[in-house]
Amino acid sequence: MTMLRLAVPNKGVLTEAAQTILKEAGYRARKDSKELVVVDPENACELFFLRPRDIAVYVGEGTLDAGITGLDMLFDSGAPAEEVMPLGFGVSTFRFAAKAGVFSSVRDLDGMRVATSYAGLLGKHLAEVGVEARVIKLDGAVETAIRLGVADAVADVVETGTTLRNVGLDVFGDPIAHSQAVLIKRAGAEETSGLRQLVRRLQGVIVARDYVMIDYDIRAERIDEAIALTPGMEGPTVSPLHREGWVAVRAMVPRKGHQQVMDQLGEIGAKAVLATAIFACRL
Ligand SMILES: Nc1ncnc2c1ncn2[C@@H]1O[C@H](COP(=O)(O)OP(=O)(O)OP(=O)(O)O)[C@@H](O)[C@H]1O
Ligand SMILES: O=P(O)(O)OC[C@H]1O[C@H](OP(=O)(O)OP(=O)(O)O)[C@H](O)[C@@H]1O
Ligand SMILES: [Mg+2]
Repeated sequence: MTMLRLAVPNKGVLTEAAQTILKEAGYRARKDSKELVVVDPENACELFFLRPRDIAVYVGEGTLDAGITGLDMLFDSGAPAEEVMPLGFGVSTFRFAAKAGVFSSVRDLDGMRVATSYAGLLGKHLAEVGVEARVIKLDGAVETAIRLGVADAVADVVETGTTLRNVGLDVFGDPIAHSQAVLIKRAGAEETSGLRQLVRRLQGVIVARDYVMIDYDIRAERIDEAIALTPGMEGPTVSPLHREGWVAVRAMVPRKGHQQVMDQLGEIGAKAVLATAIFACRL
């Protein structure tokens, strides 16, 4: 198998979650935050630790096969790279904000100055909606640009909204984009066997995170009601119990709401109801 060359964020909010998901998928982790390249011969993979903003550029140039970055950064870069799969972390929206009550929609921004560290993404959006505003490109902490008189509005990543609240700004208008961490590859490039293996393993980790395994014992005559509550994937495993008239059932259940399912199983007479975490899974 040829080496898979993979770009991983070395700084910022995606770093830890990217490291964790790769580790759970069986790839080698870096020993300290100063390590820039990790060779993982068992998995025929080389991990390159780069700034999330640069990752789409490397992947778009074809010097690296794949990478983990934010969807907003992929669009912002304009690099010829595309999403392979979403990864479920780094979830955020990209929004306009200003002092409360000053603007109510993007249309109000004609002739105004808008500060952002995502000039590509903002520029494309303004062009799409036909609004002529001046884009002030900053490296970060753009929320402060209004107070310092550099901009009338900002366009930035919003997750909890705490950063905006702290500087007394409010979001306005529709979200410009929704983002999360994604695995990317060069646009149109064929998926190598190494990349397909990575995708299968990451999907396995994501499913494992979203489900729990439920086991319980139940009287055989209530099995139809039980199966309706825990249908599993292909169907639950039903095995005989060493007790006349009883069966043991095992099924994957979505983690969200599994406590309610356990309550309902109790109501139809299930005993010894167990929920256990799943580490990895191939559907
Ligand atoms: N508070 C947040 N919650 C969720 N996702 C976020 C948050 N801040 C940024 N992101 C997402 O994480 C990705 C990387 O952003 P990050 O802020 O880590 O990079 P950066 O701004 O270049 O680095 P730094 O902030 O270290 O200068 C982006 O795609 C962005 O959407
Ligand atoms: O809505 P919140 O939960 O407050 O999160 C959003 C903030 O998080 C990011 O900041 P980061 O720490 O990456 O700093 P930066 O602006 O310098 O990139 C982003 O740029 C926002 O400022
Ligand atoms: Mg940031």
